[in-house]
Amino acid sequence: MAHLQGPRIPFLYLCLAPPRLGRPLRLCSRRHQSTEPTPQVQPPIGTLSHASHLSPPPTDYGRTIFADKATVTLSAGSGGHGCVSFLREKYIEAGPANGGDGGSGGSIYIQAVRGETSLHKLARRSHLRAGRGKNGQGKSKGGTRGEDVLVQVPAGTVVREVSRHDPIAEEEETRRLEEGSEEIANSETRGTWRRDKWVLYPASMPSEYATAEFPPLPRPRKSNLMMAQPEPPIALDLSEPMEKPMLLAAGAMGGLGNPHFVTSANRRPKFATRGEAGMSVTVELELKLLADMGFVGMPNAGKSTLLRALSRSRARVGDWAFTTLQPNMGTLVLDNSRGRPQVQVNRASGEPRTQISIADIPGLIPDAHLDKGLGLGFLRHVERAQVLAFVIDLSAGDAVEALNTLWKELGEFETLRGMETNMQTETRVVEWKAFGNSTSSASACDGTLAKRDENIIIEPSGSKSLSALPMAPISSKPWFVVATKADVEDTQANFAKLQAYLTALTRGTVDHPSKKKNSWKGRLVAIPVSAIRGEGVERIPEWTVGLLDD
Ligand SMILES: Nc1nc2c(ncn2[C@@H]2O[C@H](COP(=O)(O)OP(=O)(O)OP(=O)(O)O)[C@@H](O)[C@H]2O)c(=O)[nH]1
Ligand SMILES: [Mg+2]
Repeated sequence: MAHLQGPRIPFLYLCLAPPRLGRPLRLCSRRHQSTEPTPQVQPPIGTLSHASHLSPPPTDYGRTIFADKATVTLSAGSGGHGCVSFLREKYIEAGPANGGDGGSGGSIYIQAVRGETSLHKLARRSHLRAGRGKNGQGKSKGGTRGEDVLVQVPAGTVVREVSRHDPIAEEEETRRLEEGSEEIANSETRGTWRRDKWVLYPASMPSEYATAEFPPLPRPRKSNLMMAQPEPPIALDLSEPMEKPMLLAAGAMGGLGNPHFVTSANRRPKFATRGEAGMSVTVELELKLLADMGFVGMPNAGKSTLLRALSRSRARVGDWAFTTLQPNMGTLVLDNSRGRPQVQVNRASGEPRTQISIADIPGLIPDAHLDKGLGLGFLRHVERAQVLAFVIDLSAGDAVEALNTLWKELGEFETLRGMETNMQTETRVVEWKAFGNSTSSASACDGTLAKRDENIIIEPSGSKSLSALPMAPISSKPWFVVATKADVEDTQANFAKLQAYLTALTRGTVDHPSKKKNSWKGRLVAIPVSAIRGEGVERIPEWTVGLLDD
């Protein structure tokens, strides 16, 4: 915001602007207020010192990669195998077993942090794997643990489970189903060896295993960490930054070394168990909160220029429609810890607010709710901003009409969203009737099978699409208008009309443009700015913060 500190030019519409914005918060006095009369001459746009930042050539921009949704499979690490080893020392011909246990696999943690604004880092990785535990070694050396994975997401992310594969839960379920049948249980666990469960001594001959007696296969081991896992199916709303990471999937336990199988009959067991396989869970991450403030406006209204004026964003600016094709995120720093903050406010949690995140959303055109222009995708982003700033170009025709067109689209989109949510609730479950009365032996561990012998509710886990997230209706969000391009000549009458309209709306003498009953009822203002000159924009932070903390 360096450009705001130079000699300030009194703003154009002083006669029209209300004396105070009735602001609900204290604005800190500026440190270096000059007592010198400020020069009244406005330099032409091209010669302003910050012109390069606010009026850049279309080729000068930084590309922001943005994603508000990601589906990732998170795989906890498998355990390392137990070791088959015996003590070897001088004069000890056949030493006792001393194979170490395998190390447990790495776990997957999640943490919501402030500062991240997008899920693009996760969106381009479909699979995240924690490290596998190392195998045990001789001399009773246990294997080391696998490496953990920490997934950092922006505060305001919703995590929902799509499907899961938990080998331990599946095995326990199989055992439970087979408990009644002694015969099967015996044949499974005693007298034979399951190649996938045991590690064998490399120096022994295959013929030895044909005759060897194996102990019952130990039950799958669960790590203590598993107790801290969220109950399936995972559904988390990480709306606040978290101090500590939260466990999503615990790593599996390592296998047992051969000393665990020493008995009076078999003093030198030549087998150990393999590590458990790690679980994997597929989750969908979605940003519920995109930004504190979102810019809503027609194409070419000057939204990206306004974002540049308020933050250090390098959003692309061009004199044509749809310059912006993906939301640009910017951060307006209220307190850079180098002096008095620009606006002194505390969040509801008591923590001081040091910044506001801003989303410059691509332009909306009439019938955007029917997916015209860049349509529905961007209306979705509007839903995710806490406060809406309608950016209206004063030089592009009637401002009141433009505001009404934008609100009409938002209103129609809200109606459509309501209908969509109802339809999704109806079609979420498919009923399937089992043939005859035959007892199915299929396992019920993947959550797809609800009841046996009756109507079975099937949710195909692979193709399950999650319902849309419930969002606050757009019309209930606090909003205000930023009337931009006020430097253009003969725009004062347009601004005066807009302001009169907003006053009438606040008083309730005209209908709300969204035509919704539950629309936000607060004081409506229009802030005239010239984003390209960086003038008038300093009133936006205080007003936004007032609305955010209301
Ligand atoms: N005179 C004047 N021109 C402006 C102002 N703000 C933006 N412009 C110009 O308006 C044009 C469009 O600006 P953008 O910031 O790209 O507009 P946008 O709303 O982001 O456009 P889309 O991304 O296409 O939706 C550019 O040529 C800007 O230089 C302003 O305050 N005054
Ligand atoms: Mg733009």
